[in-house]
Amino acid sequence: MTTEARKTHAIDINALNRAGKSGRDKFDTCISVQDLNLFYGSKQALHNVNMEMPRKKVTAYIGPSGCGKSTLLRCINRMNDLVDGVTIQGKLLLDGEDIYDKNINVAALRRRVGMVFQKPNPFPKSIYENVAYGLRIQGINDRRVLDEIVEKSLRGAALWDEAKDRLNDNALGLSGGQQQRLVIARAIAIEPEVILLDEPASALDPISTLKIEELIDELKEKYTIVIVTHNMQQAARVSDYTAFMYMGELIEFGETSELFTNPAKKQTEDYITGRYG
Ligand SMILES: Nc1ncnc2c1ncn2[C@@H]1O[C@H](COP(=O)(O)OP(=O)(O)OP(=O)(O)O)[C@@H](O)[C@H]1O
Repeated sequence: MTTEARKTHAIDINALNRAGKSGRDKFDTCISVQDLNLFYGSKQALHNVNMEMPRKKVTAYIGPSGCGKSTLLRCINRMNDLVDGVTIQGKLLLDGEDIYDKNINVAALRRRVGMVFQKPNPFPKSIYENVAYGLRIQGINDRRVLDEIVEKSLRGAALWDEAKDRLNDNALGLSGGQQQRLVIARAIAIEPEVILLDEPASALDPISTLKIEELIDELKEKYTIVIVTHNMQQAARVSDYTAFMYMGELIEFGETSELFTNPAKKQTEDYITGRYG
């Protein structure tokens, strides 16, 4: 690197860090993980995780395969409850309320915390009925109300223009990228607070991936977003905060700009520079 290039590089990093530091002052916690341990049977998959995730920002989980990213994500809407033999210790607060408290209504929690999986999973129903599904479950059947929310949700998921003339067609006829945006429309139709995205673009082509990334950027205006991704460039592009995990432990959490340019831990640096993982 020339002296001039080194100077420019240094300035960029300093600017990023300054931007990062001022951002942290405004941190409004939505999700707080406190001393969280998770066991699948006798095998411990999460070790004493502590982390605060900000409201209406994107937090990305990165780390090598099997480090516990999806497990931690699934704790946020208690999806792990569905796995036999799971034991969870510690607390996970959503807006200050412990979602593992015995008085929590899990169905209501999952309405507040929507989830989108790696493989698009639309129901074998029409595009319209996929989006209306959660509303019908809540007993909303008024056609005008449904029409309005279906349109708003499809617009919110950047799918309206492609879907508006085929609302009654089977959703399985959509492309993979369109199906993934449909599933996001289905999630936002019930107005959650948080959207969990588990590798939402890993099964998609580059153009569909770009659309999902642009959509994530728009969604964070309204929702708190947590995304698991294998793709570090994607984490750097879409997230405001990044958590690096390794072997079930949270190694480092910080503003994405800072974590990628100036990691505090050697393990993080080794991972983001491709030395392992
Ligand atoms: N249902 C399950 N039963 C038993 N062990 C599980 C289960 N799900 C995950 N594990 C184990 O827990 C650990 C963490 O898995 P997890 O899927 O959370 O990792 P990950 O970081 O999301 O991995 P990947 O990037 O490969 O999806 C792994 O050792 C995995 O084998």
